[in-house]
Amino acid sequence: MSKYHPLSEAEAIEIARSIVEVFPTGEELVSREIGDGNLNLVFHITQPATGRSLIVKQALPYVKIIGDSWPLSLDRARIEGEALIKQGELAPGLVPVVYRSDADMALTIMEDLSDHVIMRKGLIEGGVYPDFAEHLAEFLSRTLFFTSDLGMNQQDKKVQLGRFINPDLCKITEDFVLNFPYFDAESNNIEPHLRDAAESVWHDEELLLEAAKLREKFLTQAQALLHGDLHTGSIFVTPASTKVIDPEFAYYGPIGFDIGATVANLLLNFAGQEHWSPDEAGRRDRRAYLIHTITELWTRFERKFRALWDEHGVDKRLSVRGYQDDYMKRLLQDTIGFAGAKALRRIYGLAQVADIATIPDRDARERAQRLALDIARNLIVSNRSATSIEDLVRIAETAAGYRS
Ligand SMILES: Nc1ncnc2c1ncn2[C@@H]1O[C@H](COP(=O)(O)OP(=O)(O)O)[C@@H](O)[C@H]1O
Ligand SMILES: CSC[C@H]1O[C@H](OP(=O)(O)O)[C@H](O)[C@@H]1O
Repeated sequence: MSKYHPLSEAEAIEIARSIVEVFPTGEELVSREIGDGNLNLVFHITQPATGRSLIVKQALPYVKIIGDSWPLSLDRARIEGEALIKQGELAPGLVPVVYRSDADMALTIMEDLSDHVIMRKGLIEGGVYPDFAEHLAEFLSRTLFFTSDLGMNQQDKKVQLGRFINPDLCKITEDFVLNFPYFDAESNNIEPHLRDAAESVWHDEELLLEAAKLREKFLTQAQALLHGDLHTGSIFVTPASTKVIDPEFAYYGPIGFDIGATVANLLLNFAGQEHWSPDEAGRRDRRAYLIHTITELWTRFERKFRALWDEHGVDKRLSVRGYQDDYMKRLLQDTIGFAGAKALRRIYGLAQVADIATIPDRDARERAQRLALDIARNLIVSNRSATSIEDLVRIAETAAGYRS
C-alpha cells in the first residue's frame, strides 16, 4: 500500500531532521509552507539557533490551482529529483544541491536558496543581473547538448528518454500552452477588455497554423532532456549567481522550447514595463536591458553549443558541411516560435504572470497585454523565416514603437 500523503508541517520537520549533513545538531526546527506555484507544496525548514535551513518540496496528486478534478502523477517528483541531479552533474553550481529524494512520498529535499530572489520578482522590482545570460547559456548549452544525440551515446539516450516519459506534465503544456489559448476554452481567463484580442487569435489562420506546427514539434521531437518549464519563476538569481529550480516538466523534447520559455518571460516583463517603469525614459532603458539580456543569452548559448559540438560531438555525421549551421538555424527558429507560444498563453490563459497580471491600473495592464500579444503573435507567425536573433529584437522593438 502506498505511504503517500500530503505532509503536515510537523512531518516536514521530522523528515528535515534526518538530513544530518544540514542539521547535525538537535536544536529546534521551524517550518513554513511557502509554495507559491501552481502545483506543489514547498516547506522552508529553518533552525533558528544555528541559522541552517533546507527546502522540502512535495508534489500533490492534482493541479493545485485547479483542484482534484485535474489529477497529476506523483512520478513527477522522481523526474524532478533525477533531472536536478543530472543538471547538477552537467552544469555544476547552476541548480540547488539535492540532499535526498523520495519517490514514494513525492519529495525533493534540497538546498535553501532564500539568499537569492525569484527572477520574475527581481525583474519586476527593477533588478539587474549582469551574469545571468552567461550562466543560463552555460546551463542550457551543457544540459541540452550532453543529453542529445549530438553529445551522448545514442543507445543510452534512448534508455534515458524512457526514464523521462512525463505524460501528465507534458499534457499540461500541450493543453494550457499549445491548445487552449487558440480557441474559446473554458479554462481561459480573459479579461472583458481583452476579449476582442483573444477572438482575433482564434480567427487568425496564419497564427493557428504555426501554433499547430509548434505543438506537433513539442509532441514529437525528442531532441534533448529539457527542463520543460524554464520561465523566470523557475530561476533564482543574485547579481552574481543563477540557480535553476523546478524541473518537474522535464522530458525529451525540442531544445528551442527551453530557450524560448526564458525569452518569452523576459518579453512579458518587457511588455509589463508599461507599468513598472516610472516614465518613458526609464521604460526605454529597462527594455534595452531586457533586449540585451535576450540577445546575450542566445548569442552565448549559440557560441557554447557550437563549441561543444566541435569538441564533444559523438557522431561522424556531425562534421558534414553545413549541418551545424542548419541545426543552429532551426534551434533559433524553434526558440522564436516557442517564445511566442509561451508568451501568448500567459496573457489570457489560466496561469498568468505577475509581470502583467498584477499591474493595478486597468489601462496600463491592457496596454501591456496588447503589446505582449502583438509580440507573441509576430514571433509565432515569423518563426520559420528567422535567420538571426535580430529578427526577434525587431519584432519586440517595433511592437513597442521604437522602430517603424
Ligand atoms: N530551493 C529553494 N530554495 C528556496 N525557496 C524555494 C526553493 N524551491 C522553491 N522555493 C520557493 O517555492 C516556490 C515554489 O517552488 P517551485 O519549485 O517553483 O514550485 P511549483 O512547482 O509548485 O511551481 C518558489 O517560487 C520559491 O519561492
Ligand atoms: C495548469 S498548470 C499551469 C502552469 O503551472 C506551471 O508553472 P509552475 O509550476 O512553475 O507554477 C506550468 O508553467 C504550467 O503550465
